[in-house]
Amino acid sequence: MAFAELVGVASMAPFMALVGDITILQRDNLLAALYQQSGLTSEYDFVLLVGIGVLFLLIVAALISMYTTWKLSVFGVKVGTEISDRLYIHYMTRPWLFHANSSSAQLTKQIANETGRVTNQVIRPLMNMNGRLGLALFFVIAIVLYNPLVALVTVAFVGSTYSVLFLFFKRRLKENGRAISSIATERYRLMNDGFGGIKDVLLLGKQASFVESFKESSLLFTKSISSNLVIGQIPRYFMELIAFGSIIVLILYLIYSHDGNLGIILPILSIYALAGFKLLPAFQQIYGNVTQIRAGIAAFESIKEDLIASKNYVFQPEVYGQESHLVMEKNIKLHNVTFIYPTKIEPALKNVNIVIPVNKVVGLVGPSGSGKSTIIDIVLNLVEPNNGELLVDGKVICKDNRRSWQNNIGFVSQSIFLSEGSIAENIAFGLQIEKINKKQVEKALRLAHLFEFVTELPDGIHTKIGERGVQLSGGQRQRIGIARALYHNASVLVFDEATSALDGITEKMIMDAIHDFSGQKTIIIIAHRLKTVEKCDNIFFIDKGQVVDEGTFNELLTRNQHFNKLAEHA
Ligand SMILES: Nc1ncnc2c1ncn2[C@@H]1O[C@H](COP(=O)(O)OP(=O)(O)OP(=O)(O)O)[C@@H](O)[C@H]1O
Repeated sequence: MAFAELVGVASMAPFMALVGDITILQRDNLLAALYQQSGLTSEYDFVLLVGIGVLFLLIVAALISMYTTWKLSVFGVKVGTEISDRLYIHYMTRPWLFHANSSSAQLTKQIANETGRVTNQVIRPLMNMNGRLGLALFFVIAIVLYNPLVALVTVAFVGSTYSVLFLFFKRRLKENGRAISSIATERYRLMNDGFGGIKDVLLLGKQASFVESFKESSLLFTKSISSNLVIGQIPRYFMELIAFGSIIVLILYLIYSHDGNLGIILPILSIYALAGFKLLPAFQQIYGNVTQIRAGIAAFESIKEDLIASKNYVFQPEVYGQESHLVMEKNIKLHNVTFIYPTKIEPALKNVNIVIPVNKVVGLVGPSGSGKSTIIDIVLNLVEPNNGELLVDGKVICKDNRRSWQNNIGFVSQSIFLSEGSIAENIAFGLQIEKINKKQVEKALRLAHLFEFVTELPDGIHTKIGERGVQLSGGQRQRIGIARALYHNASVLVFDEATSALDGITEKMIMDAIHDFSGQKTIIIIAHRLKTVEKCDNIFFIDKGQVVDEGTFNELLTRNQHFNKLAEHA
């Protein structure tokens, strides 16, 4: 591109020389030789021909510039989207503990905001800057060859002016960049919290405080962004002024030194003017790009670690989409399991030993915070024990067989996540619409005692349920979660406080449905209401991260005082 533009500009010189003094065609030079060769009889026709030639070269140079700019832009955007793909894959494949300890607003910001900033403020300016540097270098070399003194003075003056400006604003640019990153985090948090907790916001009348915080962040945003824009743009006008001043000085100098001979002055002037016309914007763009990069580098820094971490990772959809099932024949065993959350000092589980025989119904009970959900996370292999192991039929569950073990499990948590899609999409969660088995959905709905409710809806299983299922009652949401666990025909069903949002009658119906599977599926139930686990084959009583007792409901009731107390208050 630089070369093409240089040729375009340089070709103006002979044309201007001809226009200034057509008699050069009578002398001994390259143009005269070309004129002789052309066979033209009129010198003016030759000027016209040279004019057309120059125009053609300029068009070619412009086309090459357009093509290069287009390719550079596409490349920049491609790199940007690849970065966002990589980050999305990186976050989506992180283990449960990573997500339990990070904020979704922050992750969304990293992908939606910072990647865009890195694309527009680092990658694209970087490529543009390289192109412009190449162009400037070509032009400077050309002018050095033409007149070293002019080249030296110009480069020294323009270069040092921009360098001084950059050094002066360097810190400010970086600080602004950092501020933009942290304000973006705050804005994503305000949007997430505001929209996510809208019911509480409305009820508590906290709109004003949210709006105020948002407006405050907007103000800071405007300040930082506009400050960077101004720093990037201001020198342009100053430099343009200098350039025009230089041209006027040059014209006067040339007129005096060549006695007003336009024939000599015009080509020199046109070369300098055109070179300046190309060089000055190039310098300005280089400066603008450097300031942009300086400000955008904060965005890059905030995603740098995640990008490095994802560097050599090749996403293999087949690993995650594996459909193999680890069929359990004997039991699930937690053997001497100790687990400490990375942010805690005290272990959440201490030397836990549990055996869950195949096709039995077991319950986990115990006070709040005793470690029941953590035990379930170990069984689901969402977290790995620090000590001890999870065994299925004596086989240790690890990275290699995790997928096929998890394929076997249907899990209903205390708070079901529902997406904005239809009932069918929520039951066959994560499946593309065309892959959803309608019969299976209906079967799951029947088992979860939702079938009648759904058939009465205008669009049946295709009815949309609103973001996070706001158009459903708490109990209906919970039953969608239960239907989801049943959809995949899992042989192990885990219910973590799954029926706590249901009324007594519905809970009984669902518990009866769950117990209908006894003898056919392995079922693990966590419940606060001890009635829920009354029919379990075995109950583990958990306290302070340890299994303190186990037995049937009646055994525990007669033998364990704490259990007895829990039962009394249930
Ligand atoms: N992601 C986490 N990071 C740090 N600590 C955690 C995390 N999740 C749970 N804990 C801690 O681990 C302990 C056990 O929590 P767990 O959720 O397993 O209890 P639980 O018996 O299921 O309680 P509940 O009946 O109230 O749901 C608690 O002290 C809790 O604060």
